[in-house]
Amino acid sequence: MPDQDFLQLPDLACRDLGGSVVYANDEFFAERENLVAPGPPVFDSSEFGHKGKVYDGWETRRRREEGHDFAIVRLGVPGVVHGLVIDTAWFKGNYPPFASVDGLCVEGYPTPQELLDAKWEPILDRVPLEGDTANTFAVDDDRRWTHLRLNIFPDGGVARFRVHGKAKPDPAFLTGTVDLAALENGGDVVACSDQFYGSPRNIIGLGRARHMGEGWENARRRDGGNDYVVVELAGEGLVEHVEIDTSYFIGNAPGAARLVGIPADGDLADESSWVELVPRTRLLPDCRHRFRVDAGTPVRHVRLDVYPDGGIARLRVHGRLT
Ligand SMILES: NC(=O)NC(NC(N)=O)C(=O)[O-]
Repeated sequence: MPDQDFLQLPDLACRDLGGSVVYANDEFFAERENLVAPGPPVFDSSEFGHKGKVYDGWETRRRREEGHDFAIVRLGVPGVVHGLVIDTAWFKGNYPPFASVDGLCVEGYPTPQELLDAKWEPILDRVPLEGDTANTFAVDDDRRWTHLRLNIFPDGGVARFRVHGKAKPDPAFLTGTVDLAALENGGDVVACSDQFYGSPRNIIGLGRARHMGEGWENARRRDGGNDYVVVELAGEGLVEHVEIDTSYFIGNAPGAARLVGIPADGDLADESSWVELVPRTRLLPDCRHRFRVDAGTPVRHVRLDVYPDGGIARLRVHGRLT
């Protein structure tokens, strides 16, 4: 994955996905939980508490002995890490000059003490950090992790720790009918005609969109063609029902949509291998459209075409893994 492209991938550590900072050796100035808070860090220059300046981040005290500080994050969903952001926003005279990151893959629900005793593996070797900066690091590694340890040298403050990657949940829990497209289940967007206003990954994100900005929105199309998005499913599966949600797209919903599936041995570019799941159907603005599907053929990818363009809030592809 080239340089900064990993920033498009979901943040597996984010609180929205269930990520948690389960331990920090010190959090004197600012609490560790802020590391995985959604949204950008905020700063109020006038806000002081009894112990010092209030920061929206994790901040340790000034070290007076050897050693370094660290925090342990449990990912919301286990996954493969493609890039890290160690964001020192607002930490200007008190950011850590260096950091490194280790990973761990464990079954079950280890306690902080069990995590402290575990055998961690390096993911990111010690690197220099800039203050008041979203420090980005691409990671080329295909191992699956459940926990990450952020080490800072020797001490200081980090506003956010973002862990961008691909979700790899335990397939033992993907039983019965599940959303095969959902990012949290391991689905991912692999192609899209246009993402001018909003990322197509939004449509397979968590929960409902809360406004138009949380959906996929392309630009107005002027060339007679149509927009589309291709989703790699969590695995090969039989699709049972589909939701195409245009919530909050009121003046800019697509006029119609079509959903096809592509079998594991099919060709994303060869229409003759596609399986019709939802034929071209008129869509309404601001509406959750649900469709029963009885295709009979397992598929590995789905392709959603919208005509001619327009926004989609969510795409849910409910089915059973084969
Ligand atoms: N002005 C500060 O931020 N000072 C200290 N930090 C806090 N949070 O007060 C420090 O020593 O890093």
